[in-house]
Amino acid sequence: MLNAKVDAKKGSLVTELPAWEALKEHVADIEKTHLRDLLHDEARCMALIKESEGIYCDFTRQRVTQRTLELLYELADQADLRGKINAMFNGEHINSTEDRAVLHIATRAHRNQKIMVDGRDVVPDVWEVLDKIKAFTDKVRNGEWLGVTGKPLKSVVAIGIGGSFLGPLFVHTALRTEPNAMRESRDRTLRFLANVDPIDVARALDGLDPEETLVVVISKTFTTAETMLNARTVRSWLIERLGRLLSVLTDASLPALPPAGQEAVAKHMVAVSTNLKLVKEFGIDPENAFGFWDWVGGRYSVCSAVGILPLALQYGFDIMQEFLAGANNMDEHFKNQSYQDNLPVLIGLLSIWNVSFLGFGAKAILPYCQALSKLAPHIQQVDMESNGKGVDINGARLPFQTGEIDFGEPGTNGQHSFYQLIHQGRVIPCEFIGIVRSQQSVYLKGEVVSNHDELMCNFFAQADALAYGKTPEQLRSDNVPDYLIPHRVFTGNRPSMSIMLPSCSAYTVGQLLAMYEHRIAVQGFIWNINSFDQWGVELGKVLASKVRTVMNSARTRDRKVLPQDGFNYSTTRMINKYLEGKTQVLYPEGHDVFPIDLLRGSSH
Ligand SMILES: O=P(O)(O)OC[C@H]1O[C@H](O)[C@H](O)[C@@H](O)[C@@H]1O
Repeated sequence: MLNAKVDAKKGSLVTELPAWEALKEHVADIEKTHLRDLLHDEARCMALIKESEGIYCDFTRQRVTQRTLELLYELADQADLRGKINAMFNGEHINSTEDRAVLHIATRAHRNQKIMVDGRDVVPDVWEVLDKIKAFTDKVRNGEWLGVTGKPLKSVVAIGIGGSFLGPLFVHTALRTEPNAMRESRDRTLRFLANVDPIDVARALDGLDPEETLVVVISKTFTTAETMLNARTVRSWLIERLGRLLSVLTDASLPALPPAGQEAVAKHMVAVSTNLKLVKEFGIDPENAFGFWDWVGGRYSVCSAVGILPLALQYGFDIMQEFLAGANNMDEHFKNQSYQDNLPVLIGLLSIWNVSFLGFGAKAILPYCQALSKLAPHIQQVDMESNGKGVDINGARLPFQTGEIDFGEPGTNGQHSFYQLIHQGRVIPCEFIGIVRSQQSVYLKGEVVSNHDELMCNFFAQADALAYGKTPEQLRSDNVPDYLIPHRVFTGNRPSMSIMLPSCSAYTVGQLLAMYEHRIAVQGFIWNINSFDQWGVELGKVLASKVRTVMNSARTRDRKVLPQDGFNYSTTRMINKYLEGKTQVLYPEGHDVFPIDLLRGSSH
């Protein structure tokens, strides 16, 4: 049963479990150690190197001993981690505040798996959508599906934000330099439009030929303000540029489009959503809509049509199937392996240790692979939206902080930026991710070390620099002058983990994604929070909507925002300052929303 062990003492917090107490006491033992010494304990090191599913994980530079791990396993047992993992895989409504199952694992299930939600096997539903994606993307890619003027659709603009953007962008960035994916995407373009900022609209559309452009509107709810406004703007661009100018439509509940517009939309716009009713109201033919389900959280939706549709348009369905197979492999690993060999469980428990016991509230995600440059922004959403909570699953306010502050950049770029702080300032556990065989290998004639070797030399070096540091004695023996010694000391003892993947392929990217998703779930299960809701994003949205109403009313009446409009002094003044300073730029008819073309003198 869900939360059995913690619920057995309903109202009790994870901090009251005996293992939590034991871990707290154990901190003093660890504080007496230095990684410099721990790294010379062979038995300890062997116990902390894990290789599974082709992924090599070295946890030796975590500030732990075998005893720490034993205590963390005890904590996992007492917090009923296994029971909670099973509840997730069994389709129980573990997202209790929204009364939903949490089953992103079903979106990458094999055809022959069976996954039940509320008495229904959902795998056939998943595959119905995947088959539809394959049929549609094949048609677009082989030119069977043409635009309204008879041209093949070679460019795709994916409109979506948050989970409907960051995961697909991460995978796209990971694949665009992968040789197989490159072969499959020759002559094709995939762009993303997330921000409601008109600059992002201009960038996304810049240089695209609407006759060859397919727009995919991605929104789980189909109500997200930014996405819906962007979708209307781009729809207007399509209709206008395809010679069927309609006035810019600003209302989601549209009147029926005139036939010419409908034709353009029918051929050039498709949607991904759980809300097929609103998709239809927007004017997109339900035939051209790809569904998913409320048991797929937005930030966990990259393996649903949210990611697979745009990415299969770009790279073909077969490559996306490899990606799904990689994620499925990690799901099975997570479900079946014992704690001792379970990568997401180990990584999640080590994070609990770092955050809740050693007090390190942030972590850096540092892939030594440019193709993984969008991993950190994606994980930022998955982790911080999932685990940044203030109460436990029963609603009790937590006496400790959950979640982690995630940030990161690919190495070596980060080394020339924020690593100073990591080496001599705050202690921030680092996650180094390296690749054995690079997607691209460049050997310069006469050079023994390739670009990729050079990159990986840094990957190996940084972890030891953090762990060992440099002592005053070492500096003295290097003849460093006394006055510089304090500045050049590295205290070391800074934890990191090193993860090596054999390659950066669709399959391993799927594994990596699922490994991070599950480690986040592990942390939430231990802290006993609901990692699958996101009430914290609501308040800002509601207030923005109030500002929108007041601003519209002030504009239409040509007046200032007044104190009686209900904002405080500061906000009232700021909005008025904005309204006063804003010059309303009017563009010639037919160019009212796309100034970038005017700047370029485009004749479209
Ligand atoms: O996919 P949508 O319904 O448009 O939602 C897009 C995003 O909106 C919200 O702000 C949520 O916090 C995110 O979790 C979600 O991914």
